[in-house]
Amino acid sequence: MTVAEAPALAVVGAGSLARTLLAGWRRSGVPFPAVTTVSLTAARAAELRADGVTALSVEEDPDAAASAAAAARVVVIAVKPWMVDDVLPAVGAALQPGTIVVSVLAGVRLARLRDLLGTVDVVRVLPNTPSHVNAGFAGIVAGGADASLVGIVRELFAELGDVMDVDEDGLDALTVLSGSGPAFAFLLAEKLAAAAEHQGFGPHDAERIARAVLVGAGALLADSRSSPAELRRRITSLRGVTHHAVEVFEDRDLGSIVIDAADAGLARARELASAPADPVGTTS
Ligand SMILES: NC(=O)C1=CN([C@@H]2O[C@H](COP(=O)(O)OP(=O)(O)OC[C@H]3O[C@@H](n4cnc5c(N)ncnc54)[C@H](O)[C@@H]3O)[C@@H](O)[C@H]2O)C=CC1
Ligand SMILES: O=C(O)[C@@H]1CCC=N1
Repeated sequence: MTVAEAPALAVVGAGSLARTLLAGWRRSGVPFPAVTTVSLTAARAAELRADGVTALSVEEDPDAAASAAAAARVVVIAVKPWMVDDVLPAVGAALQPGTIVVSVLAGVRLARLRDLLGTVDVVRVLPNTPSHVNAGFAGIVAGGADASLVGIVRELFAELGDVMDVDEDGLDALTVLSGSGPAFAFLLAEKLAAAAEHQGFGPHDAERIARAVLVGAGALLADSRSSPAELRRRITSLRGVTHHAVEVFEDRDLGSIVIDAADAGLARARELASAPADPVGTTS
């Protein structure tokens, strides 16, 4: 993306995902003319300033989100899904013509976003945390937003990894498949490390083994044209070690476990769409 094309950026809700996106864009050198973040607390804003962005906080300025939105051409909303009623109307009222809003919120549908913002120039994007190292995957729902503005958003997320156009049902599915998916891989790494400890390695070496396996398998998958099944077959000697180990996964039907997990995530994404409530009262 050239200097001329890069838009002034505002990110409202400077939590885990927002920081991931900013890190990925910084790594790929997107030359934003300005980046403004809005966090809830002054402490978080101070941390972000150390990263060289203009960091506002609601604690220091209750109108921070509106000020940031008014000065940007792309406004990324990255608060929790159940905060939209509090955050979006003020952002919408401040938008200038030619600005596009990007919601990365799980579940919350375009119709609701348009109502709260008062604009059709809003798209939904569902990124994931490997975007931090430009190895991300994002689904995008363009809806009825201006095509050239959508093009800018698509390019921005292409800087962070692969981008797939989907409809809203597809985006709900991607929320768990590619959004939560890295957590499944990290869970496997945790379990592999636990198995290594069980077999006698200390915690440090156990994590070293698990990390090397996941990173190595990912790198091989990235580099190879072979399917995951073929790459697995090449490790699985006839009546050998891998065969015996994989049989345990098959006997316990790992496939059904993963499908059940994906279905549970999808159900939660749909729940967030219809009744976005915070189930445990956490609004960090
Ligand atoms: N973490 C992930 O991997 C992914 C998250 N998402 C979506 O991204 C959104 C953010 O998720 P996380 O970053 O994980 O959550 P988070 O809790 O780390 O970040 C949300 C941030 O919003 C801030 N906030 C709350 N009210 C605010 C307000 N009025 N003004 C400004 N900031 C405010 C909070 O202080 C918090 O730092 C969620 O809607 C989630 O569905 C989507 C894809 C992946
Ligand atoms: O757990 C969540 O709700 C968000 C959406 C996908 C990944 N993190």
